[in-house]
Amino acid sequence: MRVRHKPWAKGKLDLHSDIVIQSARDYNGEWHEVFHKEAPLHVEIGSGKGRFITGMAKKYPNDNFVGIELHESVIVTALDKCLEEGIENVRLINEDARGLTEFFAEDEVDALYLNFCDPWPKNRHEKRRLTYSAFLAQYEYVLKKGGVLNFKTDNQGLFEYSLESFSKYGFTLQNISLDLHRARLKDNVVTEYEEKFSEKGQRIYRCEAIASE
Ligand SMILES: C[S@@+](CC[C@H](N)C(=O)[O-])C[C@H]1O[C@@H](n2cnc3c(N)ncnc32)[C@H](O)[C@@H]1O
Repeated sequence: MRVRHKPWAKGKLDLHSDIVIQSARDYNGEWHEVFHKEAPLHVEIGSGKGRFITGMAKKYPNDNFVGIELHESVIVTALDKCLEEGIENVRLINEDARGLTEFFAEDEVDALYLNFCDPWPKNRHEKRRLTYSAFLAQYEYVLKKGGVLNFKTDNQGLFEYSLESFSKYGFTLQNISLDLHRARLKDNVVTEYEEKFSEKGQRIYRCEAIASE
C-alpha cells in the first residue's frame, strides 16, 4: 500500500481525541464507557480509509465500532468520514493491531473484521500475515465464545493459507465464498480495496471463522 506523508494528520487526529482514542489501553474491558452505551462491539483490523467501518456503523447504528489502523495518513481519512457524516458509533485507534489484547479484554469483542490485509507472499514473512497463528491467538482471546472473525481478501494464496491457519488453530469455518460478488450478498459492505480489485475483475474471497466454545 502506498502511504502518502501528511505532516498535518497527527495534529488533526489529536484534535479529535473523542473519536481517535489516544489511550486505548485505558479502556480495556470498558469500551462501552467510550460509547456511553452497552452494545455489541465490532472491531476492524487495518481499517484503512474507513469506508467499511463507517458503512457498517451506518448500517447498524445501535452497535459500537472500533477501527484499528497503523498509518495516521490513512486513518485521518476515516476520521474525516466520521466527521462529515456525523457518525457517532465509531471510534478509531491509530496503533499497531499487535496490541489487540492490550486494547480489549478477554471475551469483550462480538465480531472482528480483517479486510484485504497484506498477503506477505514470501514464506519467510509468514509471521507478518495477520492470519498467522500468533494473531489468531489474540483474536480468540478478545472474541466472545462463538464470536466471529470475518475475513475478506482478493488474494487466493492468502485465502488458502488462512483457511488452513484458522482450521488448524481450532476456529470453525462457515459461509465460505470463492466469489463473493458473484454471490451478490446483500449484507456485504464494500471496502476501498474491495472496490478497486473487483473493478479489475478479480475475485473476492470471504469466510467466517468462529471462535471455539
Ligand atoms: C491493503 S490495506 C486494506 C485497507 C482496508 N481494510 C480495505 O479493505 O480497503 C491494509 C491496511 O491495514 C493496515 N495495517 C497493516 N498492518 C497493520 C497492523 N499491524 N496494525 C494496524 N493496521 C495495519 C495498513 O496500514 C493498511 O491501511
